[in-house]
Amino acid sequence: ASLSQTGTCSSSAAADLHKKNCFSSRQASTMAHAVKYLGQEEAQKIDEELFSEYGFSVDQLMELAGLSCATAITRAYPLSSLVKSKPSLLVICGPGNNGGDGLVCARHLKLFGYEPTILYPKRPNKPLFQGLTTQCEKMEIPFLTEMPEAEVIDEAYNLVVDAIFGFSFKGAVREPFGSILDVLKKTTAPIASIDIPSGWDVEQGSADGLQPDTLISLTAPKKSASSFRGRYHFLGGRFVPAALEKKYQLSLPAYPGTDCVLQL
Ligand SMILES: NC(=O)C1=CN([C@@H]2O[C@H](COP(=O)(O)OP(=O)(O)OC[C@H]3O[C@@H](n4cnc5c(N)ncnc54)[C@H](O)[C@@H]3O)[C@@H](O)[C@H]2O)[C@@H](O)CC1
Ligand SMILES: [K+]
Repeated sequence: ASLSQTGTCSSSAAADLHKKNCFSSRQASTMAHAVKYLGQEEAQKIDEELFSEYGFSVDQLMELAGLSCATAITRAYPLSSLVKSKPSLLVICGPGNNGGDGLVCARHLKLFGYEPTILYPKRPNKPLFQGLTTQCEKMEIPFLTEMPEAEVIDEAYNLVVDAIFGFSFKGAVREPFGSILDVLKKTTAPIASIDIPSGWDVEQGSADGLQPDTLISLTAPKKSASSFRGRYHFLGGRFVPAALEKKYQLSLPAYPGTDCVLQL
């Protein structure tokens, strides 16, 4: 939360003197734990180190990341709040690990009582992604063969989960994802983006790009998250060992209890 969102400080001439009294305890704790916003290279370095130095496997962290995303979605869009008669969601998965997070997220959302449908147009030829796809198919999650029109999405789905690109996205968007993002920019259904709003420069954001309602930052927010203007910003991916957090000075806020997600 930014100071302007929570502050209602007096505009009197003596405001400066009173400023510190206007800080709420939430602001104080936010300031004490100002979480670091990562650059692209730093995010990739942390990712590599989790695998090479700390011995994690990709599927382990992807499972935790995807579970965090599904949990965040249940917080922001509880089943009871959905406007359509069916709890339908469209999950759009990209060609890398962000897309893998989307597959895991869809599977957990199904277990949580939602009805996800997946669009997965570019599937890597690797056992990890083939396995995640099979799991979803066996759980009777339908896969679309093409991107629906914006009006169809608005009519059919309560929410779009954007798992197209994460922190390795670079340069101009290549097809078929350029057309998919163009359709998403025309939809009015809320969008929940995993890690980065797809198509945004990882550090600079994008003034005319997607404007998601929810952002779920994984491990730590990336620099572009400071341009996020949606309603809900969550942190997920509760798997960072203390020594790694210290090395990169991440200043992660404390997750409450056993929660795997935290609203920033
Ligand atoms: N350490 C972490 O923080 C973890 C990260 N995970 C996820 O992994 C993501 C990063 O995954 P990856 O490094 O695989 O990368 P991404 O999933 O961000 O994207 C890489 C893919 O997108 C393609 N691509 C890049 N730029 C493109 C463009 N301009 N047009 C079209 N295609 C383009 C690449 O060819 C590649 O196939 C994170 O954002 C997060 O969602 C989690 O799965 C696990 C833990
Ligand atoms: K994304």
